[in-house]
Amino acid sequence: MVKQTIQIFGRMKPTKNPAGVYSLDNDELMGASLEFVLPKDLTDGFVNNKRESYRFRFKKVFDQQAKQEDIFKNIAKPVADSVLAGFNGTIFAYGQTGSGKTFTITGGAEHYTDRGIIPRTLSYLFERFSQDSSTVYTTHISYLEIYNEVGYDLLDPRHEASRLEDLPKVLIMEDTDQNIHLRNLSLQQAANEEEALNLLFLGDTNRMISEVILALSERSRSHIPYRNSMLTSVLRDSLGGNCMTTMIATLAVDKRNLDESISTCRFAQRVALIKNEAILNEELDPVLLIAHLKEEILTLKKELAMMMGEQKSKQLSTDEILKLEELIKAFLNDPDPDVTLSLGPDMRKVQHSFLYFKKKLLEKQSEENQCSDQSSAATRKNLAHISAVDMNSLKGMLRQRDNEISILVKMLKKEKQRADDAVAQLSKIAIYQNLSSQSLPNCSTVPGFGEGITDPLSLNHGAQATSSSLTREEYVELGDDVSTVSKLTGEITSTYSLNGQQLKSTSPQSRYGNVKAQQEDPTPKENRFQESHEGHMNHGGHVLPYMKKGSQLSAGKLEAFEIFIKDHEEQKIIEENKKLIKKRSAEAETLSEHLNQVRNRIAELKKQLQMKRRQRAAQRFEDVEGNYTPGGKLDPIEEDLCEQIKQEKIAYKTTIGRLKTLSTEIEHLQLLLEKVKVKIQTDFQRWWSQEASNLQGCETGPMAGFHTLSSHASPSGTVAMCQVLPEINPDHCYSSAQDARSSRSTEDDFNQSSEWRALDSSGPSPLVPLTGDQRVDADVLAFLRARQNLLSKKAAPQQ
Ligand SMILES: Nc1ncnc2c1ncn2[C@@H]1O[C@H](COP(=O)(O)OP(=O)(O)OP(=O)(O)O)[C@@H](O)[C@H]1O
Repeated sequence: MVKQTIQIFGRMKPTKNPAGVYSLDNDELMGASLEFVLPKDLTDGFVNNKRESYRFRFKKVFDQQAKQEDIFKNIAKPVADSVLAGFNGTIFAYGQTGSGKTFTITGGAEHYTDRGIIPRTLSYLFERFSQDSSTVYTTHISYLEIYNEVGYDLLDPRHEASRLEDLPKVLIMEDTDQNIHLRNLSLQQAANEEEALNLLFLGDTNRMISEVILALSERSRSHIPYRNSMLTSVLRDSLGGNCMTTMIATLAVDKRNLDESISTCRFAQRVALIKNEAILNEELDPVLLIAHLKEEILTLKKELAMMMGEQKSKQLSTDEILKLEELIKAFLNDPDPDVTLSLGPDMRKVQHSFLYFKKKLLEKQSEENQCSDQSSAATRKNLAHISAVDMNSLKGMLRQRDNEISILVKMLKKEKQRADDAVAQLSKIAIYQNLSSQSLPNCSTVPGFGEGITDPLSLNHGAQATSSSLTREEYVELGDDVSTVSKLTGEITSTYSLNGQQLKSTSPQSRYGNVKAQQEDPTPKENRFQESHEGHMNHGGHVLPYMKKGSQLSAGKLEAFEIFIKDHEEQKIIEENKKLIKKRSAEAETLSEHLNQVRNRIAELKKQLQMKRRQRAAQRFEDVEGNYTPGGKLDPIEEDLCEQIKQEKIAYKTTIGRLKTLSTEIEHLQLLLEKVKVKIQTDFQRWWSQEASNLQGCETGPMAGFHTLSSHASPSGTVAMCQVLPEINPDHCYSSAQDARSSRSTEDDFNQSSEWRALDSSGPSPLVPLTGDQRVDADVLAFLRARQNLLSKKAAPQQ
């Protein structure tokens, strides 16, 4: 059991506004001290220069310039390590709205380096899993949202398509041991980092959608209290039980937020007093446990009987004796000096073992005596025999050996000649192959990425073809699993090996709905994004990748959306990240090329080394004849080749490492792009609803006249007309039933986007028909108003 108080860290959010006065002192041993200084209130109108200071203690406080990597290393990594050691771990952030909780825990939506604690911890955990082959790890992920005391599962696949309140609610259940269980909260298995990140992304997206909803209903929200009882129940272990818990107080230090920051620090000081008792999580199979306990009871009973002097009267059976002697033999033959003989609490066995040892000892002594007698007799006999051997026959034998040696030397010479011939033959073949590959261009031997490659895997094949002289063992020796290498090269290279015409559309749903399908989709990832992102600029339903699955948008709404995204501030982030992905992909391309070259160089160096070794071996045969130089030292050329191979291997490993990092970075950037896309979409929906509700709420304003006119023009409520001025100002709309009927009079015509397009082209007074359907008309009016707002916004900077 580990007793530990909740660890408290502080993090300052960077500010461009004038910051309040604060000072920070981080001490490795003593912890950190953070002090805020506030001017005292003005009393009775007189200026008072006195100040009040507030001092707080933390384990460590990160100032404004702290990087996400520092936060991970100092705060999250120790918790992840204790989780790997078998303890429960929790990290939570606390602070006022906008102080950086999401940024710290999940990360920023703009840059790869802004990844927060969750993606970094997932990456770290999966890396550690891969390094430990002795243990089987399984990872399950849940994502719970608590709103108004009700829990919702953010990984529920229906989330995106349903309203929050229609989703199954997560219920808190408590068992007899007072353990908390969450019913209806799904546990999703993640086999690797990519799957885990996709789940995180799905949860984030669902949270974003249900949030940009909550903001509408709760406009004055500024502080979310922690007294929320469902949250405290869920975090019960973390806030006072079996867990290693860490809290990050996020602090906004601009002057106007100092009061809130001081409150946050006060909360942190209270939390720092809570002591947890973390217990190592170990679970034993109950059946095994029972068997183990029964065995223990039996042994204890026997030991007790032995201690009490209760002797067993029955003699050991022959079978028991045989088994016991086998045990003793194994004990005696075991070379481990520390091995013990376990006989159990049975005095008969102990006595028999001692008798056995005595017998063996006596046997050994008599054997030794016999041996010493025999060996002295044999020595005497040999000497007599040697002196009697005929010297001539010994000389004959010596001559025979000499002949044998010279025959062998001749044979070796022949072998050497053959080896030389084979080397010469190989060189000829290599030269011939070189010549033929130059005259017959073959894309599979080109290690780079190029226009000639049309098969998405051709580069991969190419890499294998050019490096065919490296065996699988050699790959392993290089420190990389072959499949990892080919997966990496295949993944990155395929981005560039297809041309645009082969693009496939990938809906966001399929991206996170089916990871396997995504992995098998040969469509280049970057292109997948480009298509889904750039497609929205065109008419004819291409905006759809931006919109929710199943959304039916009117042509007008589509057009409004098109204008909306052009001006959206996140558009810049999209462009920047796209550029970055391109840059990283280009870097990956260069690195893959480099990797292929290194592989080829290693193969070539190995060939040279082998050749050199063969030559040296042959050289030795000659030396046997007369000038043999002892010692198996490497010659300088071999040494040089070995050194070169070593250096190339280092380069190979470094390149592979960088490629892996790039692959993760590109994947992450693509997720960021998807996130921004969802944000734009939800922003638009909110803005659109806002505009619609503004218009509906304007019954007494200028729009009221508009409605009155419409209903007057169409008593039946089915067709109404309104003429729109070229500036498209709905406030200036008027309607004429006569005009309307003479130009267009059916709802079908209304739905044709060409008419909407006419609005845009500022043609002279195009007609906008209303449908009589209240909801649709509200959309129409919202569109007109929204469009007008957008156009006036656009026009403003030019004025
Ligand atoms: N350390 C930081 N570095 C750079 N930007 C930051 C940092 N912390 C926060 N931000 C930015 O400040 C803004 C608000 O941060 P964030 O959304 O994380 O606040 P929050 O505490 O989660 O707010 P809320 O309680 O309203 O959800 C975001 O745009 C975020 O990117």
